[in-house]
Amino acid sequence: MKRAILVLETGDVFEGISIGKDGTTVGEVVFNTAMSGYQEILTDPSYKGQIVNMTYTQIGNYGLNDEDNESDRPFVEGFVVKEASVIHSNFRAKETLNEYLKRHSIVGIAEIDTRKLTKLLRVKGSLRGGITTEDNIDSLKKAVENFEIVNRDLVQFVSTKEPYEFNDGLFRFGFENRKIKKVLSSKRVVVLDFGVKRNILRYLIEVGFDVVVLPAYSTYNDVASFNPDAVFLSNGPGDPRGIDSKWIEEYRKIITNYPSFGICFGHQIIARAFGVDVYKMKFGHHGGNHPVKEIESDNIFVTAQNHNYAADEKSLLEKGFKITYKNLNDGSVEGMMHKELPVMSVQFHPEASPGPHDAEGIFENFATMVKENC
Ligand SMILES: NC(=O)CC[C@H](N)C(=O)O
Repeated sequence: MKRAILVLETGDVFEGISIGKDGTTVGEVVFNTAMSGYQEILTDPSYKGQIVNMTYTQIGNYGLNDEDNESDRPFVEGFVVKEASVIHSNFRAKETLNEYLKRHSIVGIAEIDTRKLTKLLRVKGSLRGGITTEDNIDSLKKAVENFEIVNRDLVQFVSTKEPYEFNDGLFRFGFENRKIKKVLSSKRVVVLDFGVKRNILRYLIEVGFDVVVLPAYSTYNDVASFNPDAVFLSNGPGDPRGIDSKWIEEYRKIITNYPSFGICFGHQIIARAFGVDVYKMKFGHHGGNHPVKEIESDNIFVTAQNHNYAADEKSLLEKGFKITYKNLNDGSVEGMMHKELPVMSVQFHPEASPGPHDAEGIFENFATMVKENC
């Protein structure tokens, strides 16, 4: 077993064993509390730039398969677990966690006190950090110091280069009776791909959209040339404040001309497009157990989440939005809707993957909003 170390910008050092590729990696260290769904987490493009520390103590016990990918490959910058299961048992499994990480050149560390690391991140907030299998701890510390995620545009590394159509519905194994309402037919949604997760696209198909995915850096004219009935702004990595204001201006034009829906990064981009302040949270929300209240109905949804930034409540009220969802743990804004325009967004992930399906009806809400507005 090869030794690996994790170093934080605070100087804290954790010694464990290497999983995945030998070598060095740096990123922003965040913790995720989901008890399953590590494959969806690894392949969520929103994790570009981040090293993910899983709080659940055994990861890898059902292996990795061909169906549960949220994108073409893992995007995490590094992976931290307590125990990386050496065996797996699942009829769909194709490989072990270690084999998968190696095949995709992801550097990881196991057998560290992930609980201690999580407590540290809760007290100090998300921290920059690095993992290495080399002996040179000083050069790792330097690399960690030089790493920056704030105000950086990471979308450029994950967005599609070319437009494409998406046609798959939800994967229904175990959910054969699941009913998603097909609200629409023959309506086209253009997706601005900031790092989109596939399950979002699958839900858009289920509620009746034809789905066309465009690169993040698309102008109003690019979008208009596809003649859409609606626009969707996807999840994505990094700091939404890092996106150049010339693009924000284009998005503003797009959003004010088409019924629009944003999830997570997309929600933050809608906020920015209307001049709403976006701020960095202390350690964010990453997991599958975040309670959110729907203001209108008083219903509570347990939701999947993965974000470090949030829209400012006071600012969004001033810019013509109302709050539609709130986080019950910390009171942060979890969703908003424009008071005059058909523009809605949520900070959490109604598509789950991984996580509970409580909020999947929000895709139907979007489709209904589109139906009423075109
Ligand atoms: N999942 C996402 O879209 C994340 C959005 C943004 N990168 C954040 O961390 O807040």
